[in-house]
Amino acid sequence: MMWPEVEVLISTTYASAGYFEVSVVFVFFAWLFSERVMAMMELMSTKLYEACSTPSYNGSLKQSSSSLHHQLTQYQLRKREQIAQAKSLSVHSFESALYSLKETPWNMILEQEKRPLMGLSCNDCCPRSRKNGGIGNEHFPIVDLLRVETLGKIRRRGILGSIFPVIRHCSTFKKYEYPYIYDSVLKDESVQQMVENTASEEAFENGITDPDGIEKFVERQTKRAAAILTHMHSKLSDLVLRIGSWVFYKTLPLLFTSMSIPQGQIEMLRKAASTGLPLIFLPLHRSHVDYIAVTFTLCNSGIRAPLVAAGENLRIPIFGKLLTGLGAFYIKRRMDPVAGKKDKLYRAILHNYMTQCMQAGHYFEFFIEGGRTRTGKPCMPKGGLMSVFVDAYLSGILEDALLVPVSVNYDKIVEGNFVTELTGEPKKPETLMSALKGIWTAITSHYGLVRVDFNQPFSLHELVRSFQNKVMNKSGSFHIAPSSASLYGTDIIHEEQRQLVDSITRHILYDCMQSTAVMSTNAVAFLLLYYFRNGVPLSKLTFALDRLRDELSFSKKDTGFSGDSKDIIEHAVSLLGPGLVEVDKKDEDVYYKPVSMLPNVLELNYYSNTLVSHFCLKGVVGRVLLSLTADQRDAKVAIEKVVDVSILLCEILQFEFIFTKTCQQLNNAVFDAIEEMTMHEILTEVASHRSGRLGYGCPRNLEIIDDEDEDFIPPDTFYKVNLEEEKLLFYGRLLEPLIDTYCTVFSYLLCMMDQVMPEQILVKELLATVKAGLDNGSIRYAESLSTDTIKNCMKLLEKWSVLECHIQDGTKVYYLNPKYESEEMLVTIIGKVELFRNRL
Ligand SMILES: CCCCCCCCCCCCCCCC(=O)SCCNC(=O)CCNC(=O)[C@H](O)C(C)(C)COP(=O)(O)OP(=O)(O)OC[C@H]1O[C@@H](n2cnc3c(N)ncnc32)[C@H](O)[C@@H]1OP(=O)(O)O
Repeated sequence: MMWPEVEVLISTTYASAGYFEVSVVFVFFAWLFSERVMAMMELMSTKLYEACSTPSYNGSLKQSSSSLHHQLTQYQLRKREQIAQAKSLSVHSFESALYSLKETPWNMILEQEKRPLMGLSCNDCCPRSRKNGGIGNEHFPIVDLLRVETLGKIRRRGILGSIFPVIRHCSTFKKYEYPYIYDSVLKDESVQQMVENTASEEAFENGITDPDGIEKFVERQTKRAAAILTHMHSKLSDLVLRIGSWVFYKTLPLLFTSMSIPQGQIEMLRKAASTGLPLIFLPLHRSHVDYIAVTFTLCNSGIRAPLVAAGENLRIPIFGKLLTGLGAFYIKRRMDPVAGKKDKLYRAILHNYMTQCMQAGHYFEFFIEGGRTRTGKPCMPKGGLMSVFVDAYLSGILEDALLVPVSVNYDKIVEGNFVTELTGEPKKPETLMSALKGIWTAITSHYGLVRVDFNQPFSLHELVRSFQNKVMNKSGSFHIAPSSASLYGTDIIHEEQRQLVDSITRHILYDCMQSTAVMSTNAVAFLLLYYFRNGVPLSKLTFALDRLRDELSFSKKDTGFSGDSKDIIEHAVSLLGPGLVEVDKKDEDVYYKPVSMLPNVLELNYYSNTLVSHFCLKGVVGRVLLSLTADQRDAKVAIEKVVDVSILLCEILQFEFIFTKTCQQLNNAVFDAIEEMTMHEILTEVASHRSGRLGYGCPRNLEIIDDEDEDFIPPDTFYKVNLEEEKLLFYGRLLEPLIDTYCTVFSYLLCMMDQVMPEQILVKELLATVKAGLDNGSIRYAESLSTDTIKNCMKLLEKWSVLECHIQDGTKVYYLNPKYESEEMLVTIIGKVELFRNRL
């Protein structure tokens, strides 16, 4: 039973990798085995001893084997107890260090508390998907993917099945064929056509026009096409997936206490898979564990594993090959290496490869943010890969597909932190050594809980139709010429199609963000940074966490933890560590204080940003209320003005947050936030006046058109702002670090007059200016120092056409738009953001 599996394992691994690679993999497996083997040997000797010394021994192998698994577990428990003892005696052997990782005094996942089903499809855009893809119940238990038993499918057939339940489990995965796509892409007419076109262009550039001369270029481009596809294509294999799953069953528990998912989501996925439509998984990208969690969940749930778009930087020795077997297909992170020159052949091959894989029935997964978030806030989506699916749908190649927003959240990310990149250091490229070092650090550290959330799958067809109808209702027409030509091969993409793809990706990103479960570290970091920056006793923090949990549950945001808030805080603080949270014992109470200096605070801010994104719209309204009442005594505001100024601030922060789903109007969302503030008594209605506008114009949906009375001016509704309300100060504080950075970048424009600055130098200068602001106290929060925020602000200035840029000698250079080359113009622009800067 066992040996055929091992033989197949050896032969396939040898077939797909070199000897050195195989040796490394098997040494690794041997190490994983060692715990089981030791346990078995000890048990066998104990059994033998018992057998010899017990008169009732009847030699029944069946009986002894049935209790073998139970005793193995007992053995491991005993061993853990010994290790815990060793730990308390401060014995720091490697073994104890390794096992202590798995220890956790607070086993949250065992609570099996039922949770509401989150992440249902959008009621406005995809009501049919929401109805048809539903599964009836509204509450489901959480299951731990790392415990085979909880998946309820484990069959312990036979002795070896009992001893090796995980192997048994992995061998019973549902079997899928994963078609291998390669030759058909190179033979495809559109690719061949592109080879010829590129060859002709190249020949033309070299001044060659005779057919014989061109033939040489065709040959070269044909070779290049084959090389591109060889590097790109995936070798997804059912067997490698099973082996991979087994390896991850063994390794993930070394890193994480649990990897939980609401059971209802698995059922929704199974239902979606049974429709026969391709599933496209679109996760938020926080960590390298994301794609492992997605494929691992799918394999364990009997669902086809997807092809995953991986950046070419991951094609490193050994791991690169293993990843292709697990589903990776490699793409360039930048389509066009030479700025301004489209690599049409590459684009055509990528487009064609993906389309053929779709037609062959493959599922897909890709990270629309294009890379891992460095700040903890989702990054703005990229449209390239999504456009391939939209194109396939619009041109009739793909009848429909089901889009699945996914989010994986962690108590602690295995990458540690991204502070070096945030403070201006370039990203280090992945290498074999860095990967091995990373794995070693990971398996010898502890990262708490992981929570996986798959949203309800929804139909691409329904979403596209819904967006098209909305555009048609607005403008009276919607025209997208279905293109049979490759999107990546054509020069011009319809603006409508671009907008359609943007709307889809932004909606998905918003959905992912909404369904991201809040982890203990997110909640604690958030409370410490925004409520208790100067420190707080445990009792008070516990109370604040209770209130935050109530608020989250009221706004239908799930948490990745349950249980007593005091335990949750202790768990989170121990994971964040003394580098991020100082713990002090005073007067029989424990005090926690966030480490608010650089660079530590950037890491703490990373964890808190999950909640900053959740509260961003209230943060905007809070900030606006404080700004509008800054010089007032009576603290009275016209609600229409609050809405308009809030929309202005949302526009300024458009590269920081996605404030609403694409199908929702921003002013309606702002109104909702205002309404909630009235519930919290931050705002109290005082009067309605007929008055002139306050200079900001009336938001569209507030306009009351009265045909009878042309001079009708809708009344302004005035509210009193309760400036003493603690919650208002808290909301007002949320965006302060970002606004400070924006003010600094805006003010720096004055130094850019008559200057042309390479991007790198400009970012460096801006970082230094923020740092100087921190040193002289004009900037209060150290988390204002962030290359991400600086770059987002530059994007905004570029979008507003204040800054212009072009490529010069392969480098992006920035300069002021001549229209803004005057102090007067710049001061107006700076004033737009300074408006929000008043201190609390
Ligand atoms: C069993 C147990 C476990 C197993 C364990 C499994 C593990 C097995 C897998 C491992 C897997 C690792 C996975 C790692 C994770 C990453 O490596 S994440 C990084 C890689 N992935 C991505 O980046 C995906 C998202 N990115 C994109 O879609 C980007 O658009 C691309 C395709 C990378 C291109 O980016 P870019 O060069 O910056 O260009 P971009 O401006 O986006 O546009 C390029 C073209 O796309 C098109 N386009 C862009 N936007 C639009 C739009 N809105 N509308 C229409 N067309 C558009 C246009 O043609 C555009 O060209 P132009 O007309 O503008 O010249």
